[in-house]
Amino acid sequence: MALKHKLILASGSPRRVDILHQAGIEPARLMPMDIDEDPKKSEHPRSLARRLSAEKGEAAFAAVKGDVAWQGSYILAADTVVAVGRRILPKAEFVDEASSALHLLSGRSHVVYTGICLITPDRKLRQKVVETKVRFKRLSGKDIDMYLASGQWRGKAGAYGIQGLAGSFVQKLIGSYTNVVGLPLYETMLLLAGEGFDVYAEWQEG
Ligand SMILES: Cc1cn([C@H]2C[C@H](O)[C@@H](COP(=O)(O)OP(=O)(O)OP(=O)(O)O)O2)c(=O)[nH]c1=O
Repeated sequence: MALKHKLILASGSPRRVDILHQAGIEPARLMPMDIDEDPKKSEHPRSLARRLSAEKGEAAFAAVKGDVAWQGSYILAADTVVAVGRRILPKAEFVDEASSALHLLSGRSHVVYTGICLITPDRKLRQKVVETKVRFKRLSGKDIDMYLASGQWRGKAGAYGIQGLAGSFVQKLIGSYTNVVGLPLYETMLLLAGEGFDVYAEWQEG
């Protein structure tokens, strides 16, 4: 039987773990990386997603590289950014931030960028940024108030989670749904498989 590859997920996001589980992948270790996520002056949202996913991956690599138990592992990291044009919406922590983000998203299209970074056992760094276009319906005052009261915006890029109540705000989506939730599944599997990770290790019945 082929040796099962170990995957370190450099993330604390339960959504990313769920998406990997969906494809039969169980990370051997979760390593949330606390990095500075502030955009640089006039940084494009796509560049920000790319840069931050690499920084998370590299920070996890630096933390495990001396540890023999984790040699030969793959490291995966991701970062999701929501933008209206070039304007990057914050990962909402406060209700007033969430309220302004929702007012901005109302009745408009925005783009969700997720950067993924894979570091291979032979220390190659591979990256991809995936874009999804999302259009929200016009949100009423009640939609916004009720959504703010739900608390589901907390800690999420753009102050919403498509996988929860805010799924009902989405009029149209072009591209990958899992990309919006935080990890584009098709592209992640492609990247892993392309670098020799056995993505089918858990697909057998029983
Ligand atoms: C737009 C959107 C974002 N999100 C989440 C995904 C990410 O967890 C979060 C964006 O912040 P990220 O900085 O990408 O991720 P994180 O801080 O939650 O986790 P980590 O850095 O440890 O990997 O927003 C949703 O869950 N649903 C959505 O519809």
